[in-house]
Amino acid sequence: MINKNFLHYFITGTNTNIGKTIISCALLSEFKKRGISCIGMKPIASGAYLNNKNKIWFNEDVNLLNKYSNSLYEFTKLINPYLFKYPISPYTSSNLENRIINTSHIINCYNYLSNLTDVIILEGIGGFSVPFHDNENSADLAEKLGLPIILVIDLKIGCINNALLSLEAINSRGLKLIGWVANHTQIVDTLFANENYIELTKYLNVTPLGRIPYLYNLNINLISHYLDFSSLF
Ligand SMILES: Nc1ncnc2c1ncn2[C@@H]1O[C@H](COP(=O)(O)OP(=O)(O)OP(=O)(O)O)[C@@H](O)[C@H]1O
Ligand SMILES: C[C@H](N)[C@H](N)CCCCCC(=O)O
Ligand SMILES: [Mg+2]
Repeated sequence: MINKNFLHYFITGTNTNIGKTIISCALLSEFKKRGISCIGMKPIASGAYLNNKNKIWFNEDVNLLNKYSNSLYEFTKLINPYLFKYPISPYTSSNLENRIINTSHIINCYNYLSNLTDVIILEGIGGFSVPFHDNENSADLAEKLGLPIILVIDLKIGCINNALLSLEAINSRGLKLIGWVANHTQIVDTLFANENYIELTKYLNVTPLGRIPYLYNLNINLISHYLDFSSLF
């Protein structure tokens, strides 16, 4: 396991599509504001779109992370070593392209980037444990990286089970959950969301970094307003 004592974090979530990228961007913009060099890394992204102007395939998460980093676009191949066309599981998307996700390659990219910046915010794919192929999954990658984990939770019904199973998996890998964020990705209010938040705070037993309401006009500055990252610095 790589031992990193500095400001590198692995952002995971209780599921896909629950706010990992926007929260990673808010974290990056906080570091940037403080004059600390930072890079957002998305080692595996599924869902690629062709830019009609430059004819380059891109992924929205990678572009957003780049936008809020001090990252240099020439490092995109290191920031995002694996980009797959279809917005589906990495197992199937890599199979469809006859490619194999190699976590050693990801670690090499991460190590290279570590020499260029103080901060790396590394966004996982989907939830904590997503297969890459028969021998490895995203939890294996997290374990190899050995970074402190931030868990994003969409505060909807069912999230308590998802969060506690994620915590169990994180702990079983010898990793440390150092913070979590409660998000609301749906317009409709979850019944007793406050109670869920309190229950999660109790059972996760780790600092909540904030609670983001559903935002009609979502922007990263606004998200930062609901987050307090001071425990991370
Ligand atoms: N609090 C919020 N209010 C409104 N929309 C939100 C909120 N949080 C997230 N979203 C929207 O939900 C979608 C998913 O967010 P995001 O892309 O950050 O999720 P993710 O966990 O990174 O997804 P993936 O697993 O695909 O990487 C985005 O369109 C985002 O703008
Ligand atoms: C397409 C999506 N937004 C992500 N890029 C991939 C999520 C993979 C989830 C796999 C799963 O747990 O079912
Ligand atoms: Mg994302």
